[in-house]
Amino acid sequence: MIDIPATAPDTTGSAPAGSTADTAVLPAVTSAPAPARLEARAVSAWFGTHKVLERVSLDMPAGRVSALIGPSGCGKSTFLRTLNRMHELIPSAAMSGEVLFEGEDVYGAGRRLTDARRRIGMVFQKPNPFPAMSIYDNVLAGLRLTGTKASRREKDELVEECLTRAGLWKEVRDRLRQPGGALSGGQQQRLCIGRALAVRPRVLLMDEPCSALDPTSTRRIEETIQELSGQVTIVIVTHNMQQAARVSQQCAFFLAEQGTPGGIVEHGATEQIFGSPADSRTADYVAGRFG
Ligand SMILES: Nc1ncnc2c1ncn2[C@@H]1O[C@H](COP(=O)(O)OP(=O)(O)OP(=O)(O)O)[C@@H](O)[C@H]1O
Repeated sequence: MIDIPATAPDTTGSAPAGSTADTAVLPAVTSAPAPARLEARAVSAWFGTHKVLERVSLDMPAGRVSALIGPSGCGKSTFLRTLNRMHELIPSAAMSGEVLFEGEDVYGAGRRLTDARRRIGMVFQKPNPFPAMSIYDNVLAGLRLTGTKASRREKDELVEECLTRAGLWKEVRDRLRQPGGALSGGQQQRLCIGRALAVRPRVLLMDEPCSALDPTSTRRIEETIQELSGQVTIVIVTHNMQQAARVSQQCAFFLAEQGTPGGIVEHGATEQIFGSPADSRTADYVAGRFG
C-alpha cells in the first residue's frame, strides 16, 4: 500500500497544478461520458529490482464493477496504480505490458499521462478532501487542476450533479460553503467520489475505499458504488469478501506465493468465484481459511 500525503491529494489522478491541458474541454456543460472498457495485458511491475506483478491480464468490462481480492502484499494496489499510470510516479517503479482504454494503450507512444489520469479517476483508502476548502470548491478542485474553465452556473450544476451521483447532495446542499474537513469520514469519502466524478472519468479506481470507515458509512459507500455502476466502470480493491460479493459483478483473486511476484489465480463472475471457484486456493481464500 502506497501512502498519498493528505496535504497534497491527487484528487482524481488529474494533471498537476498549473497545467493548461484540456482547457477547451468544459465538463460542466457536457453530460457524463459513457463508461469505458479497460483491459490489462501481461502487466508486470517492479519496485527497483523487486518484481511484484507477473504478467497480469484482466478484462474490466465497461460499466461493470470489478473487484480485486487477495491477501496483503500480493500486488492488488500496484496493479490498480498501473491502470491510470500512478505507478510510474514512484521513482524506483517500472512496469511492462499494456493497459488498453477502449482498445488504446494508455502507455502507447504519444499518450499523455494527464489524459490517463483524467479519464481514469481514483479514490483512495483514506478520505483526502482538502480539509480547509469548502465542500463546493472541493468538488471543483479537479477542474482547477486540469485548467478547465466553467461559468458560475455550470459550476453550480456540476457540483449538484456530482454530489448527487456520489450520494451526498441531500446531506450537504445547505452547507456547501462549509469546509470539507468538517464532514464525517464517510461523508468525506463520498465528497472525494464527487470530486473524482467532476472531471468526467470513464473509469473509477477505488483502493480499499471503506477500510477507514465505520459499518454504516461503509454501507453508504457501497450503495453509492451500486448507483454508479452502469455510469462509470469501477475497479475496486477490497479485503472485505462480503463487500466484493455485494458490489461487484466480476472478481479477480490475486496471490503472491512464497516470494514470487503476484498474479491472478482466478477471475470470473462474482457468483462463480464465491459459489464455485475452480481453484482450491481461491476456495480457501474466499472461505476465510487464509489471508
Ligand atoms: N512504494 C513501494 N516501494 C517498494 N515496494 C513497494 C511499494 N509499494 C508496494 N511495494 C511492495 O509491492 C508488493 C505489492 O504491494 P501492494 O501494496 O501492491 O499489495 P496489496 O495486495 O495491495 O497489499 P495490501 O492489500 O496490503 O494493500 C509488496 O511486496 C509491497 O511491499
